[in-house]
Amino acid sequence: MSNTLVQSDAWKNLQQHHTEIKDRHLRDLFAEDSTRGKKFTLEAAGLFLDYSKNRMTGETMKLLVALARSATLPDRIEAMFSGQKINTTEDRAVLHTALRAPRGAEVVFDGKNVVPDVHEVLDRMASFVNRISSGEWKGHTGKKIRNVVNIGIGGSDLGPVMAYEALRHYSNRELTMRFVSNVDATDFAESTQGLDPAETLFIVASKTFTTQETMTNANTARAWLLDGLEGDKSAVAKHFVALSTNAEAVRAFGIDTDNMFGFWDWVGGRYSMDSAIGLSTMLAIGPDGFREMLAGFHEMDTHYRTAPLDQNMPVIMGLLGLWYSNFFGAQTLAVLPYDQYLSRFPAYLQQLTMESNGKSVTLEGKRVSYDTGAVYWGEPGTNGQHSFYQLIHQGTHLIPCDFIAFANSLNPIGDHHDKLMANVFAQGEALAMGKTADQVRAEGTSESLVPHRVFEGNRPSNTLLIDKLTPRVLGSLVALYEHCVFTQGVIWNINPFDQWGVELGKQLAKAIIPELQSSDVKLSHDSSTNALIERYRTTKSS
Ligand SMILES: O=P(O)(O)OC[C@H]1O[C@H](O)[C@H](O)[C@@H](O)[C@@H]1O
Repeated sequence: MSNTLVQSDAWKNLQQHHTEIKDRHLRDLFAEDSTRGKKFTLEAAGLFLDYSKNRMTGETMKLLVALARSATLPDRIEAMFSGQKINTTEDRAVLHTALRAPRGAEVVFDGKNVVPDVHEVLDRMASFVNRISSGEWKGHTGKKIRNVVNIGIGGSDLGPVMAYEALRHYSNRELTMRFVSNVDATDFAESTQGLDPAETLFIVASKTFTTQETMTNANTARAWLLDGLEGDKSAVAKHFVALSTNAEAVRAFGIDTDNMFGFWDWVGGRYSMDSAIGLSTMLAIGPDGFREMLAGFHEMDTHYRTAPLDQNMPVIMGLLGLWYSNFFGAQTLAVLPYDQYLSRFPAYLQQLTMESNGKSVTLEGKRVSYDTGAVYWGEPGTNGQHSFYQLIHQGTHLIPCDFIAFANSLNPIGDHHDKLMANVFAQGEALAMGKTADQVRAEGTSESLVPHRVFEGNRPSNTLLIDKLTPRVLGSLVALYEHCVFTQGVIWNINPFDQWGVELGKQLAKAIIPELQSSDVKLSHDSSTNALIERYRTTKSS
């Protein structure tokens, strides 16, 4: 068991401080300091953060920053940016920040500047995108490509889908974009419904090019294409491209490596939407839009690397998240974007945060004696308000919230946006301030209903208030959360860059497939699993 963190002075100071602050109400903290709403704010890389509605004071922030310092966060940040092999369990560097380094920058890994390679791939992607959108690249029968289907899962799906949805306003509406991820054939069947194979391009996105779901869907796509094009195998070259680090497997699948866009093992799957994995994003918003997005990422990277810890947005948000997880016992964090375009942002963040910080051993392999990554979840506002906000306002769990809102709508129609924004401001206020029994009584509520209508308040939130959703802002926003995750991972002394926890299920599924396909195979699982498999065998129709 590793107790190093909880035995540190910085941690003990926070524990002591927590006993002093835990019963203080945000109502009082705001009443005591009229400048609070301006004091605890920060601007970086096009984002404005108001973190004043958190259960903390200036002293809390000092102690949290001291904790970050005692975990040598600045050194760890530098180790990441400079390409040290900080992903120790996989013996890899972690250089997603190099993917958005400007042309001409230098990021040396293994004695080689990787930035020219990054830009070489970006340039090839741009030229491919231009050929598709101009119609120069034609399908096998000479038709223009009008449909793009991205086949990938996890990091090879969630980032591309999220970015496509987020940047739809800027996208080429002549291209129909679909995304297939699930091994459930329904996903493939519904996503290709109504598409003409002669006008369809499949992007097979897989870092490893071995993932069961993606390879199954890619094979089905190939069969679907050939079926629609009279079985002519030479059609594959015009209708399939691959995004991968594994050239050999791409070739073995039958995709010419000329039609492959590569990246490197120093890019984790959940950190790859700005690599070649972003080809669908680039097809949608064009090469200039994609470069703008990369510039936003880079601006946040620079902020994270250079700003003092107490003025550093990802550090502040990471520390506040940790404050609730480790000192208030909060188990989840809700991400609530007040923008329909960000509808998939919470799902994207789930992989980023939970696959990264869902660990229970330290870098040295010892069981941690404290909680690590929180459960991230959320839905776009205002939909969530009519669903689960009840629990956030009046339930027994403390759920810190991140509100994400934009001052300008990309679809300014009537007074929709003022109404949307009124709601996000109202929610933050209601959560923090609540409504006392006296206030409820003053409204003439009968005494028996008073307890039901009281809002305790003192429920914390951050508000990111941003000018307008653009490709650049999306880049900054994603980088903000990436670095927030890293900040927490460093303090918890875990490895945010491996994902061994997904392996066991994969391994067992592989062994079960033949057991489902032949009743002759003897079952040797636990009695529940055996019985379920037997029932499946007898119930399935073929
Ligand atoms: O891109 P791929 O190699 O196909 O991997 C897709 C996904 O599957 C794995 O199981 C990992 O848990 C994810 O981190 C990864 O993003």
